[in-house]
This record gives sequence, C-alpha cells and structure tokens, in this order.
Amino acid sequence: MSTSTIITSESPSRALVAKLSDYLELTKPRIVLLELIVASAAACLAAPHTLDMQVLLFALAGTGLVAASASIANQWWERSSDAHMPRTEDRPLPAGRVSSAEAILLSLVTLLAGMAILVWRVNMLTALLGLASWMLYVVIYTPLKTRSSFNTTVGAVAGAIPIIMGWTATGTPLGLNAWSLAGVLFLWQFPHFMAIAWIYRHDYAAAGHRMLTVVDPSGMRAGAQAVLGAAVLIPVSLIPAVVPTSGSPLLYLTWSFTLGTILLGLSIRFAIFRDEISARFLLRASLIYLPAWLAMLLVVTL
Ligand code: HEM
Ligand SMILES: CC(C)=CCC/C(C)=C/CC/C(C)=C/COP(=O)(O)OP(=O)(O)O
Repeated sequence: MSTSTIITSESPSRALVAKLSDYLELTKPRIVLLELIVASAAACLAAPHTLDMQVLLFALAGTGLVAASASIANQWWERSSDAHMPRTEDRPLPAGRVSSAEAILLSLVTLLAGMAILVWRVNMLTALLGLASWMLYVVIYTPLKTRSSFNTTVGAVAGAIPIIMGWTATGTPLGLNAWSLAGVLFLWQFPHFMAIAWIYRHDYAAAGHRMLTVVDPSGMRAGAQAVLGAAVLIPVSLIPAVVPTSGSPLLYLTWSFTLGTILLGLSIRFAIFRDEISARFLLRASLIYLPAWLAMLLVVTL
C-alpha cells in the first residue's frame, strides 16, 4: 500500500475520532460521571430491595443526556469569556474546533433525547427536575457568573438536583433521607468550588466572572464559605443514620463524621492559609469525599 493510500484511508477516521472527542469534551464528562454516580447511589438507597434495573438505566441515560446538554449550552454561552482563561481557552468552541451551530444542535438533540427518555421511560417528576436543573444552570447560573458572586449558590442548587432525580426515578416519595442527600450535595459544593475559585481567581477576574475570590481578593469570604459549607454538611450527612431505613448506624455515623471532619479541617486550613497548596488539597479531598461517603451509606443500607 502506498503512503498516499494510507494517509487518505486513515485521515477521515482520525478526523472523526477527533471530532467525537471534542463533542465529548463539550459535555464536561467527569462532572456528568460524578453526577451519575451520586444519582445511582440515591436510587439504590430509595429502593434498596426493589430497584428496577431497567428504570435505573433509563434514569441514568436521561439524566446524563440532560446534564451533558446543559454543559454544552453553558460552554456555548461562555465561548468568548472562555477564550480569556488559560484553563478554558483550549475548549472546542474558543479554540474553533467546533462551531456555534454544531454546539447548539448538539445541546438541543441531547436535551430532547434526555427529556424524552425521562418522560416516557422514567416518570414526569424526574423529567421536570431535570428540566429545572437545566434551566437553573444554563439560564440563571451562567449569566449570573458575570453579575453576582451569588452565582455559586444558584449553581449549587442545579448541581444538587440530580441526586434527587436518582431518588424520584424509583417512584419512592421524597422523605428526610432524600433531603439529607440533596443537602449534602448542595453544601459539598462550597468547599469544592471555593478551592477552585481561589486557584483560578486570576482567570476568573480576566474573564469578568464575579466569583467570591474576585469580589474579595483576600480570600477571607471564600474561606469562610468553604468552612461554613463543610461545617453544616457534617450534621446533615449524619441524618441517614437516625432515619430507621438505614442499616448499621454506628459504622455509618463514625465514617460519615470522620470524612466530614477531614473536609472541615482542610477547609479551615484553606481559610487560614489561603494558598495554592491548601486549595488544591481541599479540591482533591472534595472529589474523594462524595464517593467515599456514598459507598459507606450503601454498604450499611443494602
Ligand atoms: C457551584 C457548583 C460547581 C462549580 C462552580 C464547579 C466548578 C468546577 C470547576 C471550574 C472545575 C474544574 C477544576 C479544574 O480544572 O481544576 C470542577 C471540577 C470538577 N467538578 Fe465541579 N463545580 C461545581 C459543582 C460540581 C458538582 C455538583 C459535581 C458533581 C457531583 C462536580 C464535579 C466535579 C468533578 C468530578 C471535577 C473534576 C474533574 C474536572 O476537572 O472536570 N462539580 N468543578
Ligand atoms: C440534570 C442536569 C441538568 C444536571 C446539571 C448538573 C450540572 C451540569 C451541574 C454543574 C454544576 C456546576 C455549577 C458546574 C460548574 O460550571 P461552570 O460553568 O462554573 O464551570 P466552567 O467554568 O468550567 O465552565
């Protein structure tokens, strides 16, 4: 086979793979994956012995598609400001690898497909929650980023909704346990994001995003919000131990309290030092906290 034949036969498939990987990058796959992990855990906890696997798979597909659509729409909206931040300048839209029309079409198709799955294969409540989360994230949170540091609280509500979707997908009525799961996910986002907001504070300022670390460059308010979120998270995360449906409460209480205390300790360290190392530690710990906490909740419940 001649060199030219190899090039012409390989190039289209390489181009296709590159295009698909750009499309995947638009969906913020790691955030979607963690959202799906927490939604699956919530479904297992809502219906420990009666979980319908088919409904769970449809719920995950629908939630994943709607969340992916929201991230694509968010990146389309922020295509100009993303070009001003080193962290985001190489994203497919600012780098010009994907056009605006492609992104809009992809966001629309994933939104419609996800909503159709949730409406017809899961239930209406879960579908409405998905739509509410999409609207909050895209229509309220995204434009609010350049206007008010309150944006993080709105983003945290959008980010906490998928865990409730996992619960409602099973048809189980929302009770104290469900609200405690949603509360943990909501509160968790403050240490998670305040660490990020500190690490990338110069990026955010350059892009015109009014994050707390831009409004207050001393980092005192970001530190305080991280500490407050982590502190309130501890009692909220203990609620499943006192609700009768859970299994061995002592093991869960000990584990959950320990994890929460570590997150609080790292938040306090971040609030005191407000440096890159303590922020990166806190960010990493936040990403370990969620799966570690949910794993134990599942172990003692199932
Ligand atoms: C106010 C809400 C949130 C904001 C503003 C936020 C923002 C961010 C940002 C900017 C990063 C990138 C950090 C970097 O590049 O170093 C990140 C990372 C991450 N976030 Fe969040 N996040 C929020 C909520 C959530 C939620 C609800 C989840 C899932 C349950 C989540 C999961 C992740 C994961 C898995 C990563 C690491 C992987 C990656 O960098 O893509 N985040 N977050
Ligand atoms: C079902 C459904 C619609 C779920 C939505 C879940 C979801 C996408 C949550 C995202 C939470 C969030 C505020 C992320 C940061 O976005 P950012 O714009 O601050 O991040 P960036 O600066 O990296 O773009």
